[in-house]
Amino acid sequence: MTGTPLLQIDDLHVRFPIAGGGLLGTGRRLLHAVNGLSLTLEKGECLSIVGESGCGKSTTALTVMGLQEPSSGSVSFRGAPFSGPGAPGRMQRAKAVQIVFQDPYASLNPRQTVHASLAAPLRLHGIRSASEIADRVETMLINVGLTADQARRYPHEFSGGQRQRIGIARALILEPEIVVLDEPVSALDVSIRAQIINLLLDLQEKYGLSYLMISHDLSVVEHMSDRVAVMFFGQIVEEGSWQHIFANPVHPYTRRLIAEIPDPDVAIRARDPAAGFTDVPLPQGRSFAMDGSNTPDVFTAPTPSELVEIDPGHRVRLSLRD
Ligand SMILES: Nc1ncnc2c1ncn2[C@@H]1O[C@H](COP(=O)(O)OP(=O)(O)OP(=O)(O)O)[C@@H](O)[C@H]1O
Repeated sequence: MTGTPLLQIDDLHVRFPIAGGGLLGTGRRLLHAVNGLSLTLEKGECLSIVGESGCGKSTTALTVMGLQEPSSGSVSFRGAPFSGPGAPGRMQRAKAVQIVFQDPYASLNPRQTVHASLAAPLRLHGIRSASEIADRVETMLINVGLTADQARRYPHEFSGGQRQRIGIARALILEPEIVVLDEPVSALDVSIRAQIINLLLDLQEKYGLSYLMISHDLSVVEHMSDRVAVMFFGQIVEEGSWQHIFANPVHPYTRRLIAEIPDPDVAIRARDPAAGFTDVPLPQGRSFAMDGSNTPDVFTAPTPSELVEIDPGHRVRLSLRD
């Protein structure tokens, strides 16, 4: 890919101070939630970050949203850094990037009608005309498969799938270029997940959206993504087109994730002995040490290693722990 990417994450580090580790609990330790992550997102594509709970996906998403300050590294939109001198303000950023949360009920104000939820960001961005606001809210509701008269209702009057449609409408009302999808269907009944996935795909095409999806559900990722980045303890260990990742996973951790997908076709490919599948133990909880010592109170940086391009666009971190 040539030219400036729409979104560029460059050598991002996010560290959190955690409770003391000394005998009296007084020592200061840092948890490296994101540890040197670099990624690009191009116009119109869906890039999924996959990995298990605690690997740093949400922290990455929050940093992209500007809700978490990086310890170092940068996030740039069309080549302009999102933080530092001359960075776009919160309002400009909101036009560039929006987020759809996992749990639509938790992310909607139960005391606000759908109209009020969708109108608030428009007003914040200077749209004063009540008729323009009503038109835009109505159009957006119809675009997400709801009806105009549902604008008067409250979140509790909707099903889970409908609430997620409202969450999507709210994310799109300012016409952002990038939408972060934070586990967009995992809180929904299995029976309606496909509807929401199809809606997201339709909207992506209609508005030329770029999606940065974070998910641990590889079957959803396989349906939606152009590219996939596999995250393990704050780092990308493998990155490539979905075909690369699903048909030819190379890093043992990627193979392990894919082998666990319930879809037998995908799992069989990853488990094919001819492909040299190695059984890598999964980390035990969040206190797993990245230096391999696996003592609960050690949080050290992994052994330096590099992402090596093994095929065009297919990069693999050759060694994380040895
Ligand atoms: N504000 C915080 N303070 C301290 N530690 C944090 C904070 N936010 C996240 N962490 C820790 O950083 C690590 C990465 O968390 P993060 O939520 O980004 O992972 P995740 O892959 O999104 O997991 P999940 O899918 O469970 O949300 C975890 O060990 C988590 O406990």
